[in-house]
Amino acid sequence: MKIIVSGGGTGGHIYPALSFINYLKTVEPDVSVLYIGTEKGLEAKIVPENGIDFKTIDIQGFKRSLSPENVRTVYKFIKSVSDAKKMIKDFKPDVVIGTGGYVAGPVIYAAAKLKIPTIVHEQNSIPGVTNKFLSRYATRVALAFQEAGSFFPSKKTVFTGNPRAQEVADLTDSSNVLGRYGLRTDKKTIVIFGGSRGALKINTAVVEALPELAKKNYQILYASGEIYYNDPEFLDIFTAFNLKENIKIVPYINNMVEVLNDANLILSRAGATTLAEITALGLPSILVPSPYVTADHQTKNAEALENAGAAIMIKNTELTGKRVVGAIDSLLLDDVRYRQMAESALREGVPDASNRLYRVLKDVLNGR
Ligand SMILES: CC(=O)N[C@H]1[C@@H](OP(=O)(O)OP(=O)(O)OC[C@H]2O[C@@H](n3ccc(=O)[nH]c3=O)[C@H](O)[C@@H]2O)O[C@H](CO)[C@@H](O)[C@@H]1O
Repeated sequence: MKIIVSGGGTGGHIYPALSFINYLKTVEPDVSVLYIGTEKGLEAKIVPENGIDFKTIDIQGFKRSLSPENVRTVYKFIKSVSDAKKMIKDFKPDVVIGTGGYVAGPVIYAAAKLKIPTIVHEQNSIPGVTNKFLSRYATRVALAFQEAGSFFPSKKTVFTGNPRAQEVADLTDSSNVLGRYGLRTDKKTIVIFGGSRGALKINTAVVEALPELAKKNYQILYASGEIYYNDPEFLDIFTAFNLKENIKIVPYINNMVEVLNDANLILSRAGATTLAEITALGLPSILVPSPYVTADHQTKNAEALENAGAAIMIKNTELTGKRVVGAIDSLLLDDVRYRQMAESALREGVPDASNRLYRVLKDVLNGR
């Protein structure tokens, strides 16, 4: 089997693609994969690191306001459709899968025009512009939230969940990952991060909370995001607190699948892929939705978990160091509440998402 995968910009679009590729390699050992991304997206780093063939096209997102940049974007779209067509004709895939982010636009569009079956995977409860546009051309639209179905042609949608959920749920050995970070295995661990790129508001609040957190009987693994780690506002503070026994601060957590398997609680943004991971594991969470995303979709993502009793949501504007410490304590010091939240989280998870997406792929290949 030969497949082309395209998706990117942020980790939330890339990791589901990688998880599905890893899964495919186990069920279709002779599969060959080409990944198409952009040079600027996080995929240019992550995909080659995972040993997957990687090619780029040059494309940018449309500005929502009337802007002369959009003329350039139209030109780039036309050029990148033509580049993607060449790559597709050379590689001859059986199917092309898009996991969102604007890079997937020209690739799926080009494949559809060449009459190659296509699947679009939508991670969010409110779809991004690219996937909405592509749903007219795609053979199937795979959903991670049922709610997203209303934005797409109903005959094309199928609920699969997010493949990253299955990857974290299927892990059997986390290889003492906390020990490798210099943390202990016999203490409760809170993992803190602000999505795949970090979040200034979370960093500011956590920095305010660090003096209190350093006194606690639990431990913290905290990823600030690559762009914030060396910021003069933070670096000295991070260096000083890294000397504390129960605190470890890094720019980015590369082995999140293992880390989540050994975590007790998460504090993070409410990106869809993160939520798929923590629900697959039944991990309670404190969610601070980013207000800077299309149609405020992270708030909808977080509300879905909060309403299910699976998470505590804190509004971005209300996040302070005190709230961080208070929310962590309220869960870790109350066993009954913690267990109930863990059970509720697990009920929301889709730990067989890759199996489901694979069935969709087979159907599409068989013309069903
Ligand atoms: C600002 C923005 O546009 N955010 C969107 C983006 O988020 P973004 O890429 O930040 O968010 P997600 O939460 O969906 O995914 C983050 C991924 O990065 C991983 N991770 C994170 C930090 C780290 O140190 N190491 C690491 O591996 C997480 O485990 C997860 O797999 O795509 C998501 C779609 O899927 C959307 O729901 C988000 O709204």
